[in-house]
Amino acid sequence: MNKNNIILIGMPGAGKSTIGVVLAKVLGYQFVDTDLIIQEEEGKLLWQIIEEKGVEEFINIEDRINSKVDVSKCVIAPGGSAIFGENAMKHFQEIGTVVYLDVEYPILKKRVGNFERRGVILRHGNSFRDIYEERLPYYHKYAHVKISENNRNISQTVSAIVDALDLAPESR
Ligand SMILES: Nc1ncnc2c1ncn2[C@@H]1O[C@H](COP(=O)(O)OP(=O)(O)OP(=O)(O)O)[C@@H](O)[C@H]1O
Ligand SMILES: O=C(O)C1=C[C@@H](O)[C@@H](O)[C@H](O)C1
Ligand SMILES: [Mg+2]
Repeated sequence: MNKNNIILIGMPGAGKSTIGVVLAKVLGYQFVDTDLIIQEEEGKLLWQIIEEKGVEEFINIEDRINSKVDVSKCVIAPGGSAIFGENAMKHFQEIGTVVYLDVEYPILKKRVGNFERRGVILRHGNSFRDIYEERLPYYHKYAHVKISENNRNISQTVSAIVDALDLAPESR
């Protein structure tokens, strides 16, 4: 089993996709955004799948697709809701280092804007604040490494991940 992947987890808007592709380029890795695999396999956009099938079925689909990701030397950016998939998170922990991108709530809220149209899964009419609080314990539970993004721009966050994982060119 390959353990050389990097899996970024965190809230919607934390920057998993944005940071992920830059990190992959810096490391010479491949990059996979599993939201795009879900859309391709289902033949629909994320928000359409959520609207048509509902939150619980979306979580099942996401869990199934994430559990099948079979790559090496790859930065993987799953959706923010991936942490609700127990099989997928176990798989991610087995194939690499799981990195939590920690961003404080006010910054996230500003970045995400209208989260209803972003396709964020909402249970029981929850607010964005509710989902932040609900998810935090999961991000902490599954992360091997936690990186605070506060006061860091994209390239500083990428450098912080490279340093934390000891992935600088001379140590590879
Ligand atoms: N320091 C920063 N690091 C990362 N992203 C930033 C930063 N500052 C601003 N942004 C912006 O925040 C947004 C992050 O969105 P992105 O789609 O990468 O999040 P995500 O974690 O992949 O969300 P999702 O769970 O919905 O897939 C982008 O618009 C990005 O340009
Ligand atoms: O955090 C979420 O609830 C989601 C984030 C997106 O990346 C998608 O995975 C999906 O739209 C759900
Ligand atoms: Mg993303």
